[in-house]
Amino acid sequence: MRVGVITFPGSLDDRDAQRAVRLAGATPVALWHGEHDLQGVDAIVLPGGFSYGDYLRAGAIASHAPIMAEVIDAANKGVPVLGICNGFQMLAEARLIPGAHTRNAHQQFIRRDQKLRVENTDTAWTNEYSAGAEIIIPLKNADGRYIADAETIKRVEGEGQVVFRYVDVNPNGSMNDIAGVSNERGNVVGLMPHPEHAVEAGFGPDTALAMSSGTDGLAIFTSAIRALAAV
Ligand SMILES: NC(=O)CC[C@H](N)C(=O)O
Repeated sequence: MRVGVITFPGSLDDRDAQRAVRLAGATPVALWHGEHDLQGVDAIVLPGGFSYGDYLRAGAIASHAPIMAEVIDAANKGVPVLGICNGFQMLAEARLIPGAHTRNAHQQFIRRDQKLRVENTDTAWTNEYSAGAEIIIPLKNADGRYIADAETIKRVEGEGQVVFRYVDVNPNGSMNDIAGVSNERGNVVGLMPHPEHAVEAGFGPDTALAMSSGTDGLAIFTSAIRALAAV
């Protein structure tokens, strides 16, 4: 199983995403934003960071990078695509998932170990969680506030496209505490917190806070492997 991780100018977390893929049992493939080549990968990760310095809007310029034409095509064919933080912003800008992101309501950059509830386990990236599972993974961003018009919020809620929801604390003013959403088909998922930073005991969230060993993010990556094995 080969999972591509795309590096954009300003990507920060591409190496961590590759590492998470490896720890989950798949082979990471480094892909480059400026090429039109997905190298035949089975799944794609758009990593976190500050692509193009977050100019215009976070993720806006990256959503027009050459390789995004192939990503959009693959997503529409059912290939699993995960967007983490800046990658989530790119997915929204590319219209692969509904909604948009704005500056955090408190106008500050925030970093915290964030509790989330897994609201939908019927996606390519969440099938290894148990329904309603609560997990803790790191959050770190400035433009994390998820917004959408009332009709879109109603639709994503009604169709089960809210995949992750913030628990206890809404860290950025996201509507309906939404932390992650999917497309209708469930192969494309974006989330604001960083599962790739919670895949190895001792290197993730503060384990005194976490209910697990700090590896709550690993199941995102093993879920994609399972989804692909089932095809
Ligand atoms: N950690 C990240 O990916 C940061 C995302 C984005 N650049 C923001 O600050 O909102």
